[in-house]
Amino acid sequence: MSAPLLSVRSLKTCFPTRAGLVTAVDGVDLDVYPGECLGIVGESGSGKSVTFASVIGLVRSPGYVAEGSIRFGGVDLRRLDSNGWRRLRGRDIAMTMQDALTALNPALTVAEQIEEVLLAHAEDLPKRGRQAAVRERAIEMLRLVGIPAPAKRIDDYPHQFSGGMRQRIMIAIALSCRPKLLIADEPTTALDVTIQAQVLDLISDLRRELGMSVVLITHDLGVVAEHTDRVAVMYAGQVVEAGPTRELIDRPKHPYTRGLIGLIPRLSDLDAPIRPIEGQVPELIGLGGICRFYDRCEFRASKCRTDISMIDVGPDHRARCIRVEEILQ
Ligand SMILES: Nc1ncnc2c1ncn2[C@@H]1O[C@H](COP(=O)(O)OP(=O)(O)OP(=O)(O)O)[C@@H](O)[C@H]1O
Repeated sequence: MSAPLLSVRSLKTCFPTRAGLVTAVDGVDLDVYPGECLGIVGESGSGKSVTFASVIGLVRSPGYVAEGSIRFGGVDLRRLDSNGWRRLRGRDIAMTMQDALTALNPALTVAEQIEEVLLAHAEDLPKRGRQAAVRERAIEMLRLVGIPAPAKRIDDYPHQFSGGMRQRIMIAIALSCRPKLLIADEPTTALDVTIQAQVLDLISDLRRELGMSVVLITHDLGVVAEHTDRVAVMYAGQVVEAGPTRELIDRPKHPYTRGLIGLIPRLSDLDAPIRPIEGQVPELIGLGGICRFYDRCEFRASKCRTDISMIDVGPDHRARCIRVEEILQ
């Protein structure tokens, strides 16, 4: 395998709160390779968004990255100053947010929003005729993401588009500088099922066309199964299982992943009841000394009352469970 484009090691991100120090991300290791799609899956509150806010230097204050290394194309992102971030964000790494309506600026037209990104990284465009070239490229981006009549619609405001179209516009903005890595945070949660499939197919097509890497953050393992090459399952601020998507779905090792897979509706058996995993993600304060899934795990045993590390469970496949061998028998 080639060298990873993004490499995260031992990442720890905290938020001081009145109730105590919340460790939202605790010892996360991740690699994203050139051209691949990595899925990040887990319930709400498992730390998916905070992990990638940490990667792109956008953890909301008073939150902070406490430990770990984040390397992108050989650059140590934790050492970047604000100029470095400005150059990197948008041009090399772009992120789309969960809710397109709040992420887009309601007071600016779509043209103004795409052009703003293009102009911020316009070194490769000639000074003469730059404005026209930027507009041309903005229209081309809207066409690429499937907005009908882009030359006409580009001067409309976000609220004049449907939810699915707004997601496409956000993707167009994110991709307008041809980033090497697109981080798509729940790109389809607010959309109905048909539009969901269209937006996900669009991201997959553009990944192939532009040769970029994609991180697809979702709570839906069905989406992961269909659109990713590898997957990391997160639980309570940690990665609990990671591996090639097919292998992980066919042979899930961690009890949490097995529970999540039980939540994918089987196409052949749509009437079968979905059995949710009982219990809730623990509060992320003062955890340690016990497996984080302990309270919800049907396989818990006294030896699980300790900090658990990731162990090798198959080819390129790791899980954070010391009972794997016994459970699978
Ligand atoms: N500003 C904050 N202050 C305190 N705690 C926070 C803050 N932001 C996030 N957290 C903590 O981090 C945890 C993880 O949040 P995160 O948004 O990364 O989860 P997620 O897996 O992306 O969930 P979702 O699918 O709902 O977006 C939250 O449950 C919360 O405990």
